[in-house]
Amino acid sequence: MTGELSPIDKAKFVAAKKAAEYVEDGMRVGLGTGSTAAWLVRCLGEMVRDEGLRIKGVPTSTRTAELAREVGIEVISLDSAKWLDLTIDGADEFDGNMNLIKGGGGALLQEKIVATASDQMVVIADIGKEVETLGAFPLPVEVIPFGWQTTQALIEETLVSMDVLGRTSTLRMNGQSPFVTDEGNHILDLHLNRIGDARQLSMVLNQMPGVVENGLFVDICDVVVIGYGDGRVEVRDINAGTIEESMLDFAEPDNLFTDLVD
Ligand SMILES: O=C(CO)[C@H](O)[C@H](O)COP(=O)(O)O
Repeated sequence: MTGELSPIDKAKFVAAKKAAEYVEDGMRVGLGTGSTAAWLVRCLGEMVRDEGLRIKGVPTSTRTAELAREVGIEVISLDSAKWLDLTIDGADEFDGNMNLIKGGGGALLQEKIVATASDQMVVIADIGKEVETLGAFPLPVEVIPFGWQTTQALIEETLVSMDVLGRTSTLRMNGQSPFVTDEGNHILDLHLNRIGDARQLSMVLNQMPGVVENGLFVDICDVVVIGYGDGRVEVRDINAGTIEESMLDFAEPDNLFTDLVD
């Protein structure tokens, strides 16, 4: 990459760089998906290359697996890792309780399985992802292709009965065809505007036949590392109850695999 990073990329990069400090030698680390998580993978690749860091990475998508291998991280399956020390991933939204909407990149199923199988989940995000109430970002729901329209109708009826605001849903597309997840499923994006009770909605959605998983991450995230376009980072730790702010000494990541596409 040549030239300055845009403020948004800078925010993502500093969040990722700060979160990389959580990774210690010998750890088994869940590697998230998306543009912010890609910065993390590049930062870890740099640590492997330049500092001799030895980690085993469990990617949450085929995209992340490819990038991790390209930057020199040893990739293993979740089943061979069994349990992870840490997962670091991005988010589409996070609220004051560190509940999340994820799945904008379509990887929510593996992301939730991997994060739940970790001692700690650290979310990395630019400040634009913070919301007072979840729901402005359409909630991704992974559904089985068989009878997906019936599942969609069931979801919409249920939302009406729950009096959830905004009751439309759309099938995520990839050009002219439905988007297909790594597990061969489709994604319905629920346009809700505002999610009052994320825990309840998550449980109700997951009880429906045809629904595989939804993008609400409730009580899974432990730490949020928030990046700002000027290089500041804020670390919120829900268990320690602390908020720390620091200015990351931002160095243009010119040797950080930025030629590799996430
Ligand atoms: O949940 C995700 C992928 O399924 C991503 O973490 C989320 O969409 C954020 O992506 P980005 O860092 O590109 O904004």
